[in-house]
Formats: sequence, C-alpha cells, structure tokens
Amino acid sequence: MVPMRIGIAGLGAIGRTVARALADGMPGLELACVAARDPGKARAWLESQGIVAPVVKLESMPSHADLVVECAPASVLDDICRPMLSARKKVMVLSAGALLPRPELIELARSKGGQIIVPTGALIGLDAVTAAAQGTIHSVRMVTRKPPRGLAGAPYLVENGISVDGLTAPLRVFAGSAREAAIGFPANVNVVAALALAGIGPDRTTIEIWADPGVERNCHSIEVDADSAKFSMSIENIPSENPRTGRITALSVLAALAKQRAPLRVGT
Ligand SMILES: NC(=O)C1=CN([C@@H]2O[C@H](COP(=O)(O)OP(=O)(O)OC[C@H]3O[C@@H](n4cnc5c(N)ncnc54)[C@H](OP(=O)(O)O)[C@@H]3O)[C@@H](O)[C@H]2O)C=CC1
Ligand SMILES: O=C([O-])CC(=O)C(=O)O
Repeated sequence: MVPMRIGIAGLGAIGRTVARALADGMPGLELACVAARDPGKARAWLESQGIVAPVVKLESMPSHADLVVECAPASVLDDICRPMLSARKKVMVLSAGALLPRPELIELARSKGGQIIVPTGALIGLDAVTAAAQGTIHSVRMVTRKPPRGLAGAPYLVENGISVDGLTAPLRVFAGSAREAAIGFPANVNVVAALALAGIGPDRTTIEIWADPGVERNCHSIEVDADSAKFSMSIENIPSENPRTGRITALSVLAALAKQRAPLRVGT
C-alpha cells in the first residue's frame, strides 16, 4: 500500500509530538514535510531529533502531502487550508475556533472535493454528539476551568481589563456562545468550537470559562440534552509544554491519523 503522505504545519507542542510519532513509524503513514514560521529553527529541531523531512513553505505543501495537520496559530488557518483544499486534499484542523468565522473554507472543501477534519482534540465525546445531531439536540452546555496561566493574555481578558494574576478563588471570566468564545479566546477554547461544529452550531452552544487557581489541569465538562439521549462528560487535561494545550490533543491527532489507513475503525 502506498503510504499516505502527512505534512505538519506548525512545529510547536502538538506538531513536534506528531512529527516524532510519524518519524518513529505509523502503519500506512509517512512524514512528508513540515512548515514552520522559522524554517531555521524547524530544521535545527528536526536534526536534533534525527528526523528527516523537508521544511517547505505553506503554499507548497500540496505538492508534498496528501493530508496536512494544521497545528499553528489561528491566524494562519487560511494560509494552510486554502492551498490544500484547492488541490482537493485534506487538512486536519486544530485551530477549530478560527473555522467558525470562515465558512468559506468548508465551501471550498465542498466545491473542490477536499476535506476538513476536526479531531476530538482536547475534548471528549464528539462521537456521541455527532450521533445525537443526526436526531434533535435540544441544548449543549459546556463549562471550562483552567489554571489562570492557561488563559492569561486572551484578547477578551485584555479588552475587558480582566486580570487573572494572583487569583485566590475561581473567577468566571466569560459566559456566552461558542462563537463569542472563539473570538475572545482564540488560543484557549478551540474545544468549544469543535463541540459546536459537532452538534448544534456556534450560536446555540454555550460556554462558561473559569480561571481557577485551584486546578492544575484544563478541565472541560459538557451536558447534552437530545431526543435520543441525555449525557454529561468531563475531562481533565494535563497541560503540555504549552500551558494552554492539553497533552491529549496530539494523541487525538495521532488516533485520527491512524484511522485514515486502519483496517478496523472504532468510533465514528
Ligand atoms: N482543537 C483542540 O482541541 C485544540 C487546539 N489547539 C490549537 O492548536 C494550535 C496549535 O497548538 P500548540 O501546538 O499548542 O501551539 P504552539 O504555540 O505550541 O505551536 C504553534 C507553532 O506554530 C508555529 N507557527 C507560527 N506561525 C506559523 C506559520 N506562519 N507557519 C507555520 N507555523 C507557524 C509557531 O512557531 P513560533 O513558536 O516560532 O512562532 C509554533 O511552533 C493552536 O491554534 C491551539 O490553540 C490546542 C489545543 C487543543
Ligand atoms: O481548546 C483548546 O484550545 C485547548 C484546551 O482547552 C485544552 O487543551 O484543554
């Protein structure tokens, strides 16, 4: 079987873990290329790891890869998705919050025959939410609690003069829709964007965000009420080297990549 060629756009907390795993070997998959903001830094890291892969520009990824994992800042989403989708290829999107205001990327995938894949990422239970969405979902509510350092610097906090420094008790810093949360916290709550895309959309999916000095993990809990089932789910993510990003996110990418070529697929 010809291996599926995987590109990685963004060599940070998620990208490095995915590159390492692909280089170590995943059945039916090969690391085909990497794109980074600073190609010199990327080359030095690859060399230090003994990983052989070309460092290329975002716009030339389609000639190297069948599927690109987008694990870069939200601001780069367009530059990663457009060339790949225009070439009828696949992009696995981690910056899910940046997809909400860009429905034209989904239209591009539809018109060209490419595909955007949003993995479960740092979340849980999107299989159940997508199943329930085949029927009628009445409501989806999410509550996120993060250590203050996992929220510091978010545009919503800056614009509203909310400080999370030196908190001694939990502070609810936001309550609103997934759409508003994705704008105010573009690097902190991609999870609620993925949840919205799986279920009832960004305007009806609600979220509370708490800065909680009492937690060490990024904690997400979700309640879904549907005509097929009522369920609640929660996950406590151990932060990776990037305090905003749970370690499980890169593992979710690996699981989703493995499914691309697996003889047995479990879960939706
Ligand atoms: N869907 C989900 O469940 C989750 C999504 N995420 C999202 O995934 C994305 C990646 O997260 P994470 O790995 O933790 O982030 P990091 O900040 O650790 O890594 C991002 C990398 O992208 C690089 N980069 C910056 N600009 C470009 C560019 N123009 N082209 C290519 N690479 C670039 C950065 O380089 P440099 O440092 O040199 O600027 C950095 O190495 C983020 O948007 C994050 O919010 C995170 C967790 C969960
Ligand atoms: O959604 C995100 O961007 C990150 C997150 O909450 C987590 O890793 O738990």
